[in-house]
Amino acid sequence: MEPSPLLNDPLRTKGTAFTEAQRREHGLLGLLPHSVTTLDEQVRRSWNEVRRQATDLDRYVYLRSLQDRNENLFYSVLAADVPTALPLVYTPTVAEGCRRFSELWRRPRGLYLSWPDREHLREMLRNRPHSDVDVIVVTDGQRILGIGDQGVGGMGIPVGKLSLYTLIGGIDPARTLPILLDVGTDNADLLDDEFYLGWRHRRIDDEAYVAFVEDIVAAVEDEMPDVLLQWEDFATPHAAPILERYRDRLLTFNDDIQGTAAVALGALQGAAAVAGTRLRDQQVVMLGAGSAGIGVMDMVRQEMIDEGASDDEARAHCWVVDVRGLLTTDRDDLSDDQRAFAHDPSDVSGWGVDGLPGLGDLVEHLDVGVLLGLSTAQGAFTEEIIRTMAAKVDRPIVFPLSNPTSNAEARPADVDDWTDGKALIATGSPFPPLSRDQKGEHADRDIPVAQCNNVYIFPAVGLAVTAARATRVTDAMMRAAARALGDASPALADSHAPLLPAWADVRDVADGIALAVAAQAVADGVAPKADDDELRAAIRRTRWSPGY
Ligand SMILES: NC(=O)C1=CN([C@@H]2O[C@H](COP(=O)(O)OP(=O)(O)OC[C@H]3O[C@@H](n4cnc5c(N)ncnc54)[C@H](O)[C@@H]3O)[C@@H](O)[C@H]2O)C=CC1
Ligand SMILES: CC(=O)C(=O)O
Ligand SMILES: [Mg+2]
Repeated sequence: MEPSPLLNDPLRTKGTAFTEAQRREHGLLGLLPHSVTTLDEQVRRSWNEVRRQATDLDRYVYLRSLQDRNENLFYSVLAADVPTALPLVYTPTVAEGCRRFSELWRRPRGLYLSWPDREHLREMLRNRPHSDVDVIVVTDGQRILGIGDQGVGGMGIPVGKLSLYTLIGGIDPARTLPILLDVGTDNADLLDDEFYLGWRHRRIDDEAYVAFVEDIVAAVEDEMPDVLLQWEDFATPHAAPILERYRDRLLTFNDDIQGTAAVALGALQGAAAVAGTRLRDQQVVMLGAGSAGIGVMDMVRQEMIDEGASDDEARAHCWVVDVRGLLTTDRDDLSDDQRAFAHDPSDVSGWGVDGLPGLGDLVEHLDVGVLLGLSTAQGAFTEEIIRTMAAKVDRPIVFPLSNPTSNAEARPADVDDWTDGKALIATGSPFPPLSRDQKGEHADRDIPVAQCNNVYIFPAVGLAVTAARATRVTDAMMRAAARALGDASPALADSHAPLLPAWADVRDVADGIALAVAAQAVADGVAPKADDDELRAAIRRTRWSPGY
């Protein structure tokens, strides 16, 4: 006899929670231990197991296995303690999960579209586990968080992101599809690894790559014309060009460029309110000129213009530094996106710096109010840099946003210390709260550090476009997401509170963001007409919650 399909279907099983009547009805008698448990008991038993594991990587493996076994239980476990679960299924632990993907392989999930099988693309797409899909997250594994090329191991990211689409954005897990484009890897360690499960070959050249991506997009358009296609962790040379090629053709966005920009702007809104300044009056410095950094600066510049600055004034207040130094117009190694932020060398010629100014020169010669990091450069926000900044502005805004934790440009506790608690801080990965002396002058309690991560944005965008039946993701929709998140900043009401909402509230916040994004989609003419009440009702209907 076949094993019971119901018992082993992760989307329908209840495991030990099948009642006696259900066990009899579905032929499960004898297949389960005698006791019938509740979902709540299963959740407590699972958390007990999670805690019992020796390391966070073991906890990640346990939770991923639980997801493959019983999705209702998996999401109930995550929902029971979001702040503890998030770092286990997402940054930082997912980085280790990607690094050791082949070694840890258990069960298939999603689609692996490999270059050697390119003749069978349509067939592979039709083999997807569930035919009706609302959201795809796709990566080619070339720039996973800040840890570089992970080849097929990059699959950990679409899987992780989609579990947050479900947990936070309420997207039905049966309607999500992680995809890994396997176009080889340039990671020598992986190519030498006897257990490597991907296509053991160097990455294909750009011409072949562009054609392969085009074939995949065309096949997705035919097979799943209404799906939201999210591009994730593509290397900078591919990320923006892919977005530009497809953003007006299908329902799509790039999370690292647009999602990161929206969360950063949302957090900056809270920070600016506490600091009592407008963004347009600040000198904003970004360390990192990759797709994430440039995406954030694009939105920062637009915000300055919306605050009344001219385009020239906004550009004059934005400074971007990469591994070589300041972006300047006389450099010949910049893309058009980067060139938009390049300063004329005459802007800095009076500084007496030999070569390109670095971050230290900028904080010395400018009153930098906002310092953002999307550089992967651990510790690049040094004590000297932060102290120099803090000596010039009342409330320095410092966001070390690189992931995972080991790539952060600074540790919040250090920044807090170096600025005597004046800095307004947000990080990309989770950090412990800042401890406060009960008698301290700044606050009378520990302060959580806001995690400025695109996870505040993408689940809400997915919920919005699914509920509103949107056909495009416009820039205005991403701005609406940023504003709605900024409006939910606890710091607006309490200057000692974190800049972004608590994880316990994140699903309610996602509903609010989704409403703003859906309304903007209607206003932009990329979703059918509906008023706010209708959109609210659609969001409620769309939201999936775990349970039996
Ligand atoms: N918090 C969040 O939600 C997000 C964080 N990120 C993080 O942003 C980081 C960068 O992502 P991408 O832009 O795609 O990467 P990328 O590798 O394309 O860009 C990195 C940039 O930083 C510069 N850089 C590298 N080392 C440097 C150094 N020592 N000093 C100054 N500049 C340096 C490089 O020249 C390059 O311009 C990653 O760590 C990623 O995890 C990305 C998306 C979202
Ligand atoms: C958070 C994210 O998308 C990244 O670090 O790439
Ligand atoms: Mg990413």
